[in-house]
Amino acid sequence: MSDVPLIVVENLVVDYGSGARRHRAVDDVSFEIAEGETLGLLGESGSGKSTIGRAILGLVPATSGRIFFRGTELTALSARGRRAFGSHIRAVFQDPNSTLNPVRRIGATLLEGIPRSDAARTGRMLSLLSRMGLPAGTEDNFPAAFSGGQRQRIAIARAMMSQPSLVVCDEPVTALDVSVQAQVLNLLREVQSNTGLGYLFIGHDIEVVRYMSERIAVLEKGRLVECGPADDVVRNPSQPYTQQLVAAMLATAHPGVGRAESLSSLHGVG
Ligand SMILES: Nc1ncnc2c1ncn2[C@@H]1O[C@H](COP(=O)(O)OP(=O)(O)OP(=O)(O)O)[C@@H](O)[C@H]1O
Repeated sequence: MSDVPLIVVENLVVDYGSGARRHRAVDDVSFEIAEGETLGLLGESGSGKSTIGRAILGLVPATSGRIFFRGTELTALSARGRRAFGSHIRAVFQDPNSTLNPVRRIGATLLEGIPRSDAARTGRMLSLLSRMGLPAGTEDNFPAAFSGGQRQRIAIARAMMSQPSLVVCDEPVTALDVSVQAQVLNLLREVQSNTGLGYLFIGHDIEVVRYMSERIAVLEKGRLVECGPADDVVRNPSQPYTQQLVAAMLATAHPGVGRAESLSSLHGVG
């Protein structure tokens, strides 16, 4: 395996607005993600997690700092040059409806942007839908025919269609019933073990982020205050802010017995 990291984020700063209305959402953040690794991003609401994900996806510009994908500086590319990397870096967002067009059949949505010259695309689509546990014929239906959990699995299949190397998962199970959260998380893990892709896994639920991540980075008001192996960050946080955050998150981490039980039974989290 190459020594070049999959993603390097170097001194990233992202401001929204300008002049007196300027607001610094991400302040001098640096981290790396290795090939096949999952880095979890934890932090309170408004700490800048989604903005980091959006900067990696090229959806918001970096005010300063650099982002590299396998050694290529994405932040130095034109919009056109950047688009060429779009198939390598994909996203799964909290709300699958943001990526599924309600008046488009699932099959057409999944094939969108995949070149016709890719002879395997239809086979890949059918195999992904089946791997996501969706019924035969899903591709001929519209999003309204499916439950929230099924729609999120379709959104994951869509993200995987271009065989990306990195997927930014921004709160991918937050909107789902606790009973289907573990199923969706396990599908994400299964795809990773089959393909070797890396994840930036954004979340505010500490159990979910720990379940998914090898390392966890903690953000406080746009600044990265701690980054280390997931169990160390959760069990022995070295920074006072992380200690407080983890204690507060653990105190509210069991919203539903079903989800907590299913996560721990699947992975031995305890
Ligand atoms: N489009 C925008 N314009 C202006 N400010 C924004 C915009 N998007 C986010 N912000 C602000 O930037 C800061 C970081 O927001 P961001 O959504 O990245 O945080 P987050 O940690 O992902 O929060 P949450 O967990 O609530 O999604 C917040 O103060 C937010 O209000």
